[in-house]
Amino acid sequence: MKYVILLGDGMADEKIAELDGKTPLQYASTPNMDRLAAGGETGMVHTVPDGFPPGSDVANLSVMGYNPREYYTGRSPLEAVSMGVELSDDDVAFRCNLVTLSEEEVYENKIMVDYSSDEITTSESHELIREVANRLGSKELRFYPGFGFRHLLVWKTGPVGGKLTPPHDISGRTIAPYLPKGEGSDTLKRLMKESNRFLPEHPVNQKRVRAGLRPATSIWFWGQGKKPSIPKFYDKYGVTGSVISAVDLIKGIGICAGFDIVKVEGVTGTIHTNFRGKVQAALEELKKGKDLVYIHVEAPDAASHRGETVTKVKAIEMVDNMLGQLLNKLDEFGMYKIMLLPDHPTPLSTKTHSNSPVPFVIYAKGRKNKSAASFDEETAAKSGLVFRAGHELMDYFIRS
Ligand SMILES: O=C(O)[C@@H](CO)OP(=O)(O)O
Repeated sequence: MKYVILLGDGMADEKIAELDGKTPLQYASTPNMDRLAAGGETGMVHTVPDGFPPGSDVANLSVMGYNPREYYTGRSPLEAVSMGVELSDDDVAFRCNLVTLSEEEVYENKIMVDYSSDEITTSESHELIREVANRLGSKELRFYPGFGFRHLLVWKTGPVGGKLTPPHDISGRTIAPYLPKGEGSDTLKRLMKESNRFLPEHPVNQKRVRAGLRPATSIWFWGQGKKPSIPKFYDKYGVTGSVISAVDLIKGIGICAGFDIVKVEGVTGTIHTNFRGKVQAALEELKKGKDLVYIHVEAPDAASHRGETVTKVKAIEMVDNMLGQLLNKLDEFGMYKIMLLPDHPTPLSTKTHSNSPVPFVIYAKGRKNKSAASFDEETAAKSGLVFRAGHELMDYFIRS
């Protein structure tokens, strides 16, 4: 038996007037998703337990079959695993975004213009993080370059308890109420403010401005936590697997779970990613003998955070196209099951995640199911099948 999970990050949404009162999933042309629903089983899954932040970290842990209540220690330490940064027991990892802030004199009065610095490229951001590390780093505070706008600070004996805010939650807002609070906040604020003194002048940023792109004018910390430890997926399910994703978070969860991580050229975490390359890599992994592939696509979420409705619809259609390519080839492997779902909703109306349940569809070759006419939030909710503990969906997918 082969297992395929195709996850469109942030794909679920709400009905919006701009799309004739439909959700992006309902509005987009998704013949392959609908074909899957017609032959498969749809339902709803709560991927974010009560009291947890509705992040991709929590939600993807659930989808992979791990209860966040037992295994969640924060987002950044999972990314550190993927980046190859070994954390010791007293290290605390912080996500360090490169963000664009507005130009007001006083730091606190600035606005969060763009949590991604206009989707800054990895090569540009590495130069900037090197500069940050040279000027602000120390033996206790180590900076590591990551992917795109996503980087890492490791603070020796740092605090885990501070209140930090994801920058994609505050697009267009004045930053003052969202600056670090509580444990360690003085140090974190000092680093953020100091970065804003030299980053805007950096040649990389000046070049971006000349090209009409937003500069990365400050660092921004959030997502802190300590070294994670989760049981191996194989020990739970007796299934080997590979993860295909652009982002370190998903790759980090995969590594912790004992999956292989497949590098695909040209993946960006945006609508410009190499969708076809991801499908080809997944099929290769199955051919090489892997039982399961977990394909994560960031593009719908990125479009939602940017409030770009047309791009979100296009991203969903690209996921549908990936699904079509997979379905055309999977018969070659004999028996298979495929599950399609988002990790969490990222409504365009708020430009950030919500903790509402998400629709899923499971198609098992050769199995007859009560079929649904389409794959979307409304139709899946009507099916009556609901997983309240999100991590139990994986048990159902593998074992039923
Ligand atoms: O990596 C991140 O910073 C965020 C936003 O892009 O990702 P996600 O919304 O998937 O948590």
